[in-house]
Amino acid sequence: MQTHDLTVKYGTNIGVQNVSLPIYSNKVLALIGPSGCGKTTYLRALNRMHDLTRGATVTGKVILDGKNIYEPDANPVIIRRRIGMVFQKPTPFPTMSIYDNVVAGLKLVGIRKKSILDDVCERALKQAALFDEVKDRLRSPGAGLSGGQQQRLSIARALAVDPEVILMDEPTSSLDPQSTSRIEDLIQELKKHVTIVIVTHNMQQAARVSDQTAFFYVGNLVETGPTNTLFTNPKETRTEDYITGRFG
Ligand SMILES: Nc1ncnc2c1ncn2[C@@H]1O[C@H](COP(=O)(O)OP(=O)(O)OP(=O)(O)O)[C@@H](O)[C@H]1O
Repeated sequence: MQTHDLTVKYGTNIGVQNVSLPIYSNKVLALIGPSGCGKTTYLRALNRMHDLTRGATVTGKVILDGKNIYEPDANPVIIRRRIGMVFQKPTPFPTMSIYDNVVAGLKLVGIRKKSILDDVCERALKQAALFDEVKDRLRSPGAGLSGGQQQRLSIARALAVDPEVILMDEPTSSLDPQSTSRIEDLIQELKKHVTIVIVTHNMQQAARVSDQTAFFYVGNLVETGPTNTLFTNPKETRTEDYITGRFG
């Protein structure tokens, strides 16, 4: 995946501008930077979530497998299956069972065969490292799980439709340290199968989980590179000032 000159505006206000960034397959890319710098705005542009934001306009390209996802003939529903999203707060449908939460995306596209849904549910829950904890209560409501389990359920739901990329917007910000650590371990496991882009406020987390890091500042991509290099030998003064805690 790759973005070229990606600009997102809210009315006349710029969210991010002219961001050209490679997103390598089966790697984790962390987006870091101070509050309001455009991390979430950039992330949401990667699967056309701004289509749903009033007043937002996107220009530039997001190339997935050689095709721009903003081409007029591209189908946003299919794009969001290929590029899934996990939000800051766990988002299970509260009255739905754990099972129905996982297979919701499949049912939406008309898959009803029980044997298929059963298989996908088990596979996705296993991939999200949740299966053993919930296998005896798949018919109980998703809302009955702990916060950390709910976030893994949200990840299982994203995985059920077999995406190529998963976008994660501060996926551990509402979780305790132990649940955070489980999600971080899970990210390492998941990148064998999917590409991950994660927004995080936590620089230690970026250093722990990501292969590549991109540093944003007031709507601009300042610097990107291998995480180790960016944290130990940044090219730009603003990057160095941010990662050493001088601002932000
Ligand atoms: N729906 C919206 N309408 C108008 N302006 C918005 C909207 N969403 C974001 N913005 C503006 O776009 C800019 C970038 O915001 P964004 O949320 O992407 O930053 P961020 O780096 O993710 O911040 P944070 O770390 O606080 O979540 C900010 O100036 C913000 O006020």
